[in-house]
This record gives sequence, C-alpha cells and structure tokens, in this order.
Amino acid sequence: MSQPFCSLPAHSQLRAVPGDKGLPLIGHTLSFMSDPIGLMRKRYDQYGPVSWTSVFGLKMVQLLGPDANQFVMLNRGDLFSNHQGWDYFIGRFFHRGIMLLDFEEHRWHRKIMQQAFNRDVLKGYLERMGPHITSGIAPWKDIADFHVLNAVKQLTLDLATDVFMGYELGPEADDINRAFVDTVRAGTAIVRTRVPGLRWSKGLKGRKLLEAFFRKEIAAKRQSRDSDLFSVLCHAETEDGEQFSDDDVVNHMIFLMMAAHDTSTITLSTLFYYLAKNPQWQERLREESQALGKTCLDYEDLPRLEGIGMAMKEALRLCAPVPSLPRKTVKDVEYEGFFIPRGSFINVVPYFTHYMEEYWPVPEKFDPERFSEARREDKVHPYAWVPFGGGAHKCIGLHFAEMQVKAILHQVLLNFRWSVPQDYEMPVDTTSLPVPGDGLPVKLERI
Ligand code: HEM
Repeated sequence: MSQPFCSLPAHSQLRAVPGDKGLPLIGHTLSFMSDPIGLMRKRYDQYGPVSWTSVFGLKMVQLLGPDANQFVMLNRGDLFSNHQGWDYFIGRFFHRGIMLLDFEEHRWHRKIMQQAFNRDVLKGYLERMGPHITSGIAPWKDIADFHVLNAVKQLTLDLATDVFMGYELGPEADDINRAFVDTVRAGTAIVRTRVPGLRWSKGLKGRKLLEAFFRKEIAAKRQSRDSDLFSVLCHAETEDGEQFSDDDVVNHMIFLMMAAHDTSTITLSTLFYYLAKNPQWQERLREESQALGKTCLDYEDLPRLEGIGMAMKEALRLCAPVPSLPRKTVKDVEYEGFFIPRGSFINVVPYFTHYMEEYWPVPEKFDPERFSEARREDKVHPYAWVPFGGGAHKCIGLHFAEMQVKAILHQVLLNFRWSVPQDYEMPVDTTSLPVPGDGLPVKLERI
C-alpha cells in the first residue's frame, strides 16, 4: 500500500512522493539486485516516474525516464550531490575518486584530468593498445567452451595497466585483479560492516592493496615523463601551475582503473553475446574490419568502423554497465509537482530507461540499425540513451571506451568466429555491475 515519502511543509501545494518500503528490513533490495528492470517497470506502472522504495537499508526516491535523467544529470542549481549519493555505496573503496567530488572542487579536478583524455593523448593510448591486443589474444584457441568474461577481463586489465601505468603487471596481476573485483562488489554488500570473508571486508582489503600498489610507484612517475595515464596525471597542471597531490593521484588512479576496466569488460561481453546470437551481424562487422586491411587501428580509422560503432551503442543500451546513478539532495527539490526534501537519497536508472517501450520499439531486440543515420531512435529524447550519464559528471572516458572496444573487437573479428547454441540465453548477474552470470561460454574457432 502506498505511503508518503515524507510529510509536506506547511501550506505546500506540492504532492508527497508515493511508494512503499517493501519487506521488513530488506525492503526491495533482493528484487533490486536480481531483477532491477522488472522492479522499476512495476513501480513505474504502479506509481509513475516518481516513487520511493527501500533498498540497501535506505529510503530512496526513484526518478524514472528520460525527463528525470535530464533533470538530475544536468543538475541546474546544484540540487544533487554525487559525493553524498555514491559515498554510501562505494565511498570506502573509491574514496575521493573524481565521480565522488562535487561542484567547485569537482570542476577543478576535472579540468586537470581532462588533459589525460584529449585527442593527442588518446592517440598515444591507441598506439600502445594495438600490439598489446595482438599478443593478448594470440593464445586464444579453438575451444568448445571459451569463457568470454574471464578472457576479456584479463585482456582489459592488461591493457589498462599498460596504457594507464606504462608497464605490464608481473606476478601481482591476480591480486590486483581480485582487489578491483572485490572493491566493486563491496558497493552492493548487504552486510555493510567488516565481517571477515564477506563482501565489505574483502572490499576494504582490496582498497588497501591498491593504495599501496600505486603509492610505491609515484616518486618514479613524477621523475619521468611518459605517455601513460599515471605519468600524465602526475604532471598535469592548471594555468596557475597547480598539480594533483600524491593522494589525489592515488585516488584518481584507483577510480580510473576500475571505471575503465569493468565497464569495457561488460560492453565487450555483451557484444560477444549478441554477435553470437546474431551471426549475420558478426559477419557484417567482420567484413567491415577486413575491408580496413590492417590489424592495428589508427585513430583516423575509428569512424570508419561504423557497424561496430552502432553495435556498441546497442550493446550499451541493452546492458548499461553502470545501471543506476545515486545522488543525494542538498536542497529541497521540486520535480513534477512532487516535494523531495533536502538530504534524500535519489536514484536515476539508465538500465530501465533503455528498456522503456515508450521510447524504444521492441526494446529486447538487438537491433544496431536503431542508431543508423536513417533511424536514430536515440534522438527521440536527448536523455533516452544515457550509458555514459550526462552533465558535469558525464563519463570522461567515453572516447577512450569507444576506442578500446573498437580496437579489441576489430582484432577479434579478424582472427576468430564464435557461436552459442540456438536456444542459449545468457543469464545476467545484476547483484553488482551487470555481468554474464555463467561467464558466457561460447564456441571459439580461429579463422
Ligand atoms: C563502456 C564504458 C563506460 C561506461 C558505460 C561508463 C559509464 C559512466 C557513467 C554512467 C558515468 C557517470 C556517473 C555519474 O554521473 O554518477 C561515468 C563517469 C566516469 N567515467 Fe565512465 N564509463 C565507461 C568507461 C570509462 C573509461 C574507459 C574511463 C577511463 C578511462 C572512465 C572514467 C570515468 C570517470 C573518471 C568518471 C567520473 C567523471 C566525473 O565525475 O567527472 N569511464 N562513466
């Protein structure tokens, strides 16, 4: 039964946000983790675009649909804090990552960090990536159950350490990989205190390992001037000559490595799945790659891989790697006639928006042509397709992500064909960031 989210100020003309908290103690946490789209659809149908529920021990207002995305992401009047929204989930593990900073301080950090993502720097990253991808996929073999998730995760982590840090990980690679997985998974822990062996505790241990790992390299990075991101962050400065402190560099590196490696892994896994289910698309993209006539991409080749570009957009629609974005209100907010008081947790949900049949015809269908110039279904609303967010916190790595996904998929298409049985449906594990629940086993054949 619907209950108001809060009482209204005296004489207010606004309405209270409707909703319900769900089960005692856990609220709707379990369905939020197991079937977020289904849960949001139910709430949207029952209450409309604005409602509240209880998840992870918090009363949270869901603002659903493209209009709500626009309102929150543009954040006119500085109504919403990123820091206070994300901090509850990942603050302990991604302390002072740029996504967790707000307003003036965020703008200062973003201005410096932007230097690590300008066109010339990106070109340098791509040059480093090509040969690394070639050697990374060289050991892949003909095999009946090739586990895509693990292989791609390994490849993107190796690439990230080379491009971001300027060297290959040695025997510590497994520990670092584990530490990233643990810090990310800890964000959606149900028991949010240190209990050995559980998610929260593992996350804290992971953070400690990552801090020590980056900190021990800083002095050397400040001395040298290389083209890797770590080095760029150590030297980037404002017009007034201000630089990131050692703490800033460590915090940003941990956040960036996580942001880059998990999200690209999810995007590539989704592409592997849909291209296995739609072999005609796999063939079309392969022909496009073969037509380029080269193994390693140059920056100027990226727009020529139009088919991969559309398929990637469609993969990001079908499986938004960052499924929902939490915020906290720092002022009283009025939205669509509803009153949301200062200090409320709110949430916008790209994952749900991307499946709204109101905006996307046959939303479950893999149909990259939606993004062709002739159709451009994403133009129905500027905030209908929001895998990278929007506004001041819009993903700073979106071009990097496109470049990396294109560079990897291009080489994989040239060297391999892959398939799944016709009746196979990939289970998606949404208990943290969405990943193939079974690791995505495919039949891999070298061409
Ligand atoms: C397909 C891949 C990716 C997706 C879907 C993705 C998604 C997102 C989203 C939704 C946000 C906004 C979060 C918010 O508003 O609360 C974000 C922010 C961010 N992303 Fe990405 N990301 C991807 C790849 C990358 C890569 C490759 C990097 C770095 C190389 C990166 C670095 C960042 C950073 C630093 C922020 C915070 C920006 C800020 O707060 O100013 N991301 N990303």
